[in-house]
Amino acid sequence: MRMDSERKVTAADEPLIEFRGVDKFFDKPEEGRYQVVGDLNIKVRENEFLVLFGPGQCGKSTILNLIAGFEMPSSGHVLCMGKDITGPGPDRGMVFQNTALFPWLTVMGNVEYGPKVRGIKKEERRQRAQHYINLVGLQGFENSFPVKLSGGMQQRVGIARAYCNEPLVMLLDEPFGHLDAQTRYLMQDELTRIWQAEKRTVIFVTNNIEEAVYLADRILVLRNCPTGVKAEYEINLPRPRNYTDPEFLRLRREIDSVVDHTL
Ligand SMILES: Nc1ncnc2c1ncn2[C@@H]1O[C@H](COP(=O)(O)OP(=O)(O)OP(=O)(O)O)[C@@H](O)[C@H]1O
Repeated sequence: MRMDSERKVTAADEPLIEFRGVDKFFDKPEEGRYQVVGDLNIKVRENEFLVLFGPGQCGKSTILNLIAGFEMPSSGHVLCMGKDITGPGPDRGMVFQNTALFPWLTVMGNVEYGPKVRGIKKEERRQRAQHYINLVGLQGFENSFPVKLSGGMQQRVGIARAYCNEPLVMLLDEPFGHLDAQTRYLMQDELTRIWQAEKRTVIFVTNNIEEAVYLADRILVLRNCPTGVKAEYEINLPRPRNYTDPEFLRLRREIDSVVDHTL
């Protein structure tokens, strides 16, 4: 079982995930062929916390879906450790806004689901699932069903479930978008704590600028459809971060000034 706090699977300058000249078109009934991603080039470093920030409908989820292997590029390459991504796999874990938990399974059942379908023996997968349930702070709720849990607790289950597959990269698609403001702040702190305790490569999508600056090692500001990288910011503020810190506010203003606010 691999539960080391910081793994390294790539060579020093090798990106874990790379987009090389990626275009993505969809066919829409009324608009016909429609370009969502245009000549996208991104390199994601192993164990970094990368935030994709951009206006609504700019193509953020499409980028995650290309990494997850739910969508294929129309042209160009999406690579994981130098190899083309050809479909979904347990090396890429997804956490959704609507949690997408299995309502008929308990917390333990949800978290151990991935290792179970991959045939990992009960004792080992239980031990692994318990580790991640503890990591996200849900010990004592192993036998609860999702419907009995608050929104924030359901997101903790989603994070533990993704971690339990021990993926190379965690893809989080506006995971806190449905939470009330207070729970959202709490979950931002919790995600930072979890990520610091067990470093993973995280690609986190949000359209909330404060959330982006609060969480990220690096922010890619995306432009409107067809999307591409408009600007890039390394966020070197120490953690835990403070929303009212002058440098935080300066970065927030600066990033806001480059965002496409119109569709
Ligand atoms: N499978 C699909 N078929 C056709 N069009 C699609 C498909 N997936 C996404 N789109 C379109 O691509 C565009 C970008 O959608 P996407 O969900 O990637 O944006 P987003 O930035 O994640 O949006 P939001 O911030 O609202 O979640 C939208 O116009 C959407 O309707």
